[in-house]
Amino acid sequence: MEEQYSPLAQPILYRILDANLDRTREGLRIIEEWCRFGLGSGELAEECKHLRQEIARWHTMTLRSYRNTTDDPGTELSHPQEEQRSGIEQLLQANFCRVQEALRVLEEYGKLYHPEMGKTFKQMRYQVYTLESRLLAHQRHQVLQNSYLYLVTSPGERLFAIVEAALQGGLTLVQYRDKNSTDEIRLKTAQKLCQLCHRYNALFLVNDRVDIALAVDADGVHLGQDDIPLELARQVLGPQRLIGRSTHSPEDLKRAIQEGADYIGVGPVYETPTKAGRPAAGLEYVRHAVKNSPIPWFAIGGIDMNNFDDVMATGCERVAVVRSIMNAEQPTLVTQYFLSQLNRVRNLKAYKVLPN
Ligand SMILES: Cc1ncc(COP(=O)(O)OP(=O)(O)O)c(N)n1
Ligand SMILES: Cc1ncsc1CCOP(=O)(O)O
Ligand SMILES: [Mg+2]
Repeated sequence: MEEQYSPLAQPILYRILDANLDRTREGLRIIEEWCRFGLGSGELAEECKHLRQEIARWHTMTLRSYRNTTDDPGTELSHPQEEQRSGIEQLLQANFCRVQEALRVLEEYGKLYHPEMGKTFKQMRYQVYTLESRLLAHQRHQVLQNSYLYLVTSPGERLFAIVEAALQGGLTLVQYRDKNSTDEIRLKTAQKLCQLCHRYNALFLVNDRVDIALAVDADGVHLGQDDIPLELARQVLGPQRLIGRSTHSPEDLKRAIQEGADYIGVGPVYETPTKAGRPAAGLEYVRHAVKNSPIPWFAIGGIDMNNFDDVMATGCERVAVVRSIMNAEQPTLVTQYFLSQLNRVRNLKAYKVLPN
């Protein structure tokens, strides 16, 4: 970077700029490693690298020469939260926050240093906001792609304990479904469930209610054929959140895909008291989904350990259940059982023991 400094330049300013250039570069490097090794996304990793290189251009020898770590009281300061991270999500969030704050400092103090610096770092801050949304969306899609078991909850005193037990069994996808409570209770419950799922790095979606999904910062929403149009939900939720759609027929399936659903519910496979009055779509419709859905889909409705093999024999790879887990005496074990069976079927297909 050519050194065209303002007369206001001084050691304090240089030290502030140096410290915050360092902070952004370090934070971006941490994010980049996750994009590269965690998500396997060359595109996102490349974007972090590009930003780092752009920042490095401003990090001149002159600025670095003003560094004085020994006299910096800030090196001693640390927040207890910095010592501990509950998971990758929190780690990423903390580093995005750090990068965005540092970029804001560079934007403001940069104006005293070089006429271009304020503008450049303002733009960069917006680029980092976009990167954060894209990374989050990528991450959500990846967890969805790797989720083969979907727990749809039913209300009850043991709701949180059961969901936690299932998460401990390896569950990665949860939907909060509650058709009868007040909105006050729904909101509080959704908030707690969302936090719980995120603590286990699992996705949390809300049934029917886009407003509640947004209010609790859920990963998405599940919509039935009688719920609001998918296009409207997408407008409200944006491209980063997931939208699932229930389908009961080949026509529903085709439409849901065209409308941009991220995943599909296929059923009810069997009649079920959980969705009383809705006739079974049957295994024939599941077979149709096997051949025609390019996006992830979950067979749902009356699936339990007894009929599980029949459902899997269609070629289905993902199932959603309510009672099988919510009414189980040992939800962790049932979750582990389903997951291991789903895994087994996929492995048999991968090794061509079963047809794809
Ligand atoms: C994964 C999944 N599939 C289907 C449904 C059913 O949704 P809908 O038809 O809107 O019925 P309600 O659940 O709202 O009663 C679902 N919730 N999840
Ligand atoms: C919500 C829903 N949508 C189609 S079937 C169903 C309920 C499935 O519940 P269960 O797994 O208890 O049969
Ligand atoms: Mg619904």
